[in-house]
Amino acid sequence: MTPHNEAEKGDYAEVILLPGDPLRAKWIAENFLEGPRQVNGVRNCLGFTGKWQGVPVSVQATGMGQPSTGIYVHELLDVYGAKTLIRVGTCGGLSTRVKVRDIVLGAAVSTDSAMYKPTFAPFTYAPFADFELLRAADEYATGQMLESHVGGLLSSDMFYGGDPKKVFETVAAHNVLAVEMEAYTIYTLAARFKARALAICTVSDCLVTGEEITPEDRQSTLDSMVEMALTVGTR
Ligand SMILES: O=P(O)(O)O[C@H]1O[C@H](CO)[C@@H](O)[C@H]1O
Ligand SMILES: O=c1cc[nH]c(=O)[nH]1
Repeated sequence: MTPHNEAEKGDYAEVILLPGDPLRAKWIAENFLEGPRQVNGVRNCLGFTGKWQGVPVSVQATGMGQPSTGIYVHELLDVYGAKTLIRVGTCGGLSTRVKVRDIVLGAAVSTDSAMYKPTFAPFTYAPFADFELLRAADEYATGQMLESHVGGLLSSDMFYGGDPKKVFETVAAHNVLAVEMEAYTIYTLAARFKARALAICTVSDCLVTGEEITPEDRQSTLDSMVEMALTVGTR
């Protein structure tokens, strides 16, 4: 047990999917896992463990943003023995070549957060995805004919922060394809604990064109992302 997690040691699988939204964690557990059981309900930041194609898999919500994510992910790695972490999130597209419903595989992550600045000072740390997971996800996307892009993500602390076209202009001009709020911390902590991590994010809205995903599309597109995460995480 931890201050934020009521699970006992052994309650989590080594492979853990990480959505921000607790209800997405529940939806994944109920719709994709065999025999899911809830292992965490503290603060309603839900966690579940079950099996996917016979392999134990957990799903744990992180909440929104890096401070919240840092708490759950640190404890999963330090206390519960997580070895493979796959974020299954939504993101905002920063490039016209990234359309809503597409998937972005975060090869590396930039941030505006100061959370890890003291840790790495005087350097700026550039966290990156586990290469085997990234390659497997890219191959899976090709095999399934999914619209998917490998590139940079931005983990921003700011959801509301002015005109996105202006705010994100410079990072977008440096191959950052999409903005979300958690991947930087997940990759950094995975590196610290010698675990594997990948962020798979579905583009829910395009910050350049203003296009947004429809509720009908949301379901089928999130399905593809979750199946990709389960396939690459368990092989
Ligand atoms: O869909 P999730 O995984 O929550 O991810 C995105 O959505 C939230 C913002 O609406 C942030 O957590 C952001 O990273
Ligand atoms: O625009 C968006 C969409 C999803 N998540 C974000 O952080 N920003």
